[in-house]
Amino acid sequence: MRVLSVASECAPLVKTGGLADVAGALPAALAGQGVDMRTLLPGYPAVMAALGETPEVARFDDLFGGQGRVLAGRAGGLDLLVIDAPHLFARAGNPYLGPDGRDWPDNPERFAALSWIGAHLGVHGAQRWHPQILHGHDWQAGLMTEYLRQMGGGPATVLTIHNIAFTGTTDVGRMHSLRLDPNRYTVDGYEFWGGISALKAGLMGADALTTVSPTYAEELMTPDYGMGLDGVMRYRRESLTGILNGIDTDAWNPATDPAIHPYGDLDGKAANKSALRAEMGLPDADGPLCVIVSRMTHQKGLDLVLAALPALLDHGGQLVLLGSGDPALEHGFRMAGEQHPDVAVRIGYDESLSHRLIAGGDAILVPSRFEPCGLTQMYGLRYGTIPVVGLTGGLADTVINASPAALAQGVATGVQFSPVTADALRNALVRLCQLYADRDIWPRLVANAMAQPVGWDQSARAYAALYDRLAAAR
Ligand SMILES: Nc1ncnc2c1ncn2[C@@H]1O[C@H](COP(=O)(O)OP(=O)(O)O[C@H]2O[C@H](CO)[C@@H](O)[C@H](O)[C@H]2O)[C@@H](O)[C@H]1O
Repeated sequence: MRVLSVASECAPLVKTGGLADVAGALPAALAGQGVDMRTLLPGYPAVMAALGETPEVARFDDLFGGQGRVLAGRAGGLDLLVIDAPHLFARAGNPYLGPDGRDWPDNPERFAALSWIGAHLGVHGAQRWHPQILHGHDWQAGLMTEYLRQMGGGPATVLTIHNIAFTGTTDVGRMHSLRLDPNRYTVDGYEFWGGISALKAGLMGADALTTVSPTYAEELMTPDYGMGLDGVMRYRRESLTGILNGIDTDAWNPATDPAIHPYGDLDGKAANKSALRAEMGLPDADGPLCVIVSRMTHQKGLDLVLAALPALLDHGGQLVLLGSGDPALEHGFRMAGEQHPDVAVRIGYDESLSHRLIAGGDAILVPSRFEPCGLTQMYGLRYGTIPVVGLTGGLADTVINASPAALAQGVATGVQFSPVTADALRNALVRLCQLYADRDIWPRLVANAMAQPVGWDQSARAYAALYDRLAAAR
């Protein structure tokens, strides 16, 4: 089965969040299922540098305002098709944001080009490689189905929603520059509340839709989570499946992780915990050492942590945060770090440090207001770092709450709270401290967490089955 994955970011080459992890993990995860997956990526500077000299497989005189070509090669362990189009992608830093921290004004065209080339490769192939499935990710690949339609049709299409909050919406006046068919500016096309939405186009046009957890698939059909697209999701419910993300269990393996003191059980965490405390300048404490690794946005509920922090500290707990994003949240956490000796804050993005946090922490806090899947709670499980999570999306699907029943059955792996409010988080943190203090329960929680499967096996089978079904229906 040949599949072209079309993504705006892909680990290890370019990453701003979980989308990159998943786009980067799918090819290897699916190889075991007989899927030959190649990934189409924009040629950002980091991608071009990693790719080096490779053959050109297609050339375009006018790719949304300049010349462009597609290169084929391998980098970062991935089979890539890369769009070399300097007028669109030769920009340093974050793939989506300019130096002022705002979206590049031509983002609609930049990712229209990604989608257009995805469609083109679907129709014409590359170097005699013809994909049977085009698998796009998020709004950046949303217009692919519109372009395929203009090209007279092509392979079957899948669109995965990693986060419906990003709708790729722009002004209707861009119809021409985006090369969209005006006749498709309709409710069953790309029209969205009087504008253009690339995501809406893909949600209406793709043969199959997936999202990254079963619970989020249900949530997407409700006004609270659908971000104005819940009606579309209800309309397409027959075509929508929730397939849980896995994590890269090689990169996130506490027994072999080069960034930490490797370990295989609770006792082995101790060296990592004291190293983390030393690195962060934290004193010893009686309560749990909590960690957070997160983009700092409203989604992630970190304002709730600031509100609930006193309850954690009162019970002898500590907090280390690594993250960046919203300046007000960054400021709030910096202040907390300055005020409390038991709080340490590192603003920034640091892969290696994220491993040290997750290995050294007793618990990882993921108080998201919504969370399509979430990866860090799964890193936590694998590292015996107990997740404290809001009861939503993939957090509901991956963590087993330490309820009396689950404890009695010996299956609990973490703490869930609902609703996702500061009060409920406060209660959850107090519960965490009580569990942590129980010498009988805590080791069992950690052992359960570490034993829970968080890899790709099951989900890879689900994707492969979906591809087979779609290809067979052609
Ligand atoms: N400061 C920092 N330093 C180092 N690493 C950092 C970091 N901040 C974040 N990360 C890393 O970035 C990734 C974040 O992934 P998540 O799935 O938790 O959320 P995200 O909202 O980005 O992804 C979206 O897409 C994914 C993939 O489908 C869904 O799981 C998720 O729910 C959805 O919101 C993790 O690998 C995390 O370790």
